[in-house]
Amino acid sequence: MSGRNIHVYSEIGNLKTVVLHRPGEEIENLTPDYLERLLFDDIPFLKVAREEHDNFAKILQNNGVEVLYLEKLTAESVECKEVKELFLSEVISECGIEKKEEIEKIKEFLRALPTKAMVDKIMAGVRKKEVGYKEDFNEYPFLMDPMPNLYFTRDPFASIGKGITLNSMRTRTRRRETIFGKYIFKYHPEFKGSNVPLWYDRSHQYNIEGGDELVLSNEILAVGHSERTDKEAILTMAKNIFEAGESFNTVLIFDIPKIRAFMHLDTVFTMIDHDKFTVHPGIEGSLKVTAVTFDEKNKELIMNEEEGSLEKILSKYLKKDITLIRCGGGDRIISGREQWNDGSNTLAIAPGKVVTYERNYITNEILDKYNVTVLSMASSELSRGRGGPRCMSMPLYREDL
Ligand SMILES: NC(=O)NCCC[C@H](N)C(=O)O
Repeated sequence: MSGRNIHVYSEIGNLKTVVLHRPGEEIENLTPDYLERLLFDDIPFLKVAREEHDNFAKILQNNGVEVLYLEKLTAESVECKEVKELFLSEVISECGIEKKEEIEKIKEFLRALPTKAMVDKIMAGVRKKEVGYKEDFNEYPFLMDPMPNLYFTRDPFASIGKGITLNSMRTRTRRRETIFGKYIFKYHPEFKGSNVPLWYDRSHQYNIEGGDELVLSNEILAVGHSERTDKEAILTMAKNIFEAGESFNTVLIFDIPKIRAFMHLDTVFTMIDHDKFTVHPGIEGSLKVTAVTFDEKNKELIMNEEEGSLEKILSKYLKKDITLIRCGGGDRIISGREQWNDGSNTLAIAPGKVVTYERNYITNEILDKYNVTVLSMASSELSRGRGGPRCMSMPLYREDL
């Protein structure tokens, strides 16, 4: 097992390797009192969510994609005793436990578990009663909060070119998720020798999340300035990528409405073929796009506000005619409903071949009419977390176009 490289120079090139997280016990630790803070709208039925997720993995595998699991990669990364101690200290210190006695208790409890079970437990959350404290019904029950958003592997780290952004998440509830990525790329036997460059680090002040990061071609990136991603973070990331001499020469900043329904750019805009994109009509009217390029000589970023329609801007940068396919056909009710259930959040596994949620049947029929191959999956439970097939997958390797 040695030397895995990251290689992502498009959104649509044949997908070869992807990271998923199979929903775990963290989902069973959701209750109505904490839904909003934990960024869920309802409580998925874990058994069915897992069946849906296993079916997602099967669709990918049947189409030649190697599926790696975040939980397994993490366990393999922290197997050695010293790394495990570092990892434990970091996840515990970031979950807000202050009392020394509680820190020791939880550490002891986690340390006693086999490594994979320890990782699963950290993801699921630790109740006070599990480490020997009495739990009062009216008191907050967790010493370590569950991380129910982990099955959206797209967000905590994201591949761009040969590197990743290890993200600084907007919400406290998602911040610890990025520790898994940190340990995988630093210590996993298959990655540690590859010196994967970090275009952004989790410790940085400004926020950025993977759902906002799109690789439109080996020259053009699109990044959402959204509810979750700051402009300052995009500029830092852009500078790091340009300075590293990657093939990318332009970052298009999409300024989208800062609302929960459109939390990341990929909830309203995804690429499905060389010349086709899905878009939610709700962003088109107010969309502002700024192109960021790099002045090599002065080592400075240059910013230019783009004018004209989204089709025109994309055509200019991708050097071809572009077709935008409106989620729900642009009908106010249908687009609103299907976007909420991630109708615009397609995962391309090859040019013109996408995985989508079956429930967004109007958008799926429209995609079909545009000759897009649609592999649809059941999603009654998974969709309750407000993310679709793109959100649930983190590509590590795509073939070049
Ligand atoms: N890329 C994405 O849009 N990811 C979906 C994340 C959903 C999750 N409940 C969140 O609010 O962060």
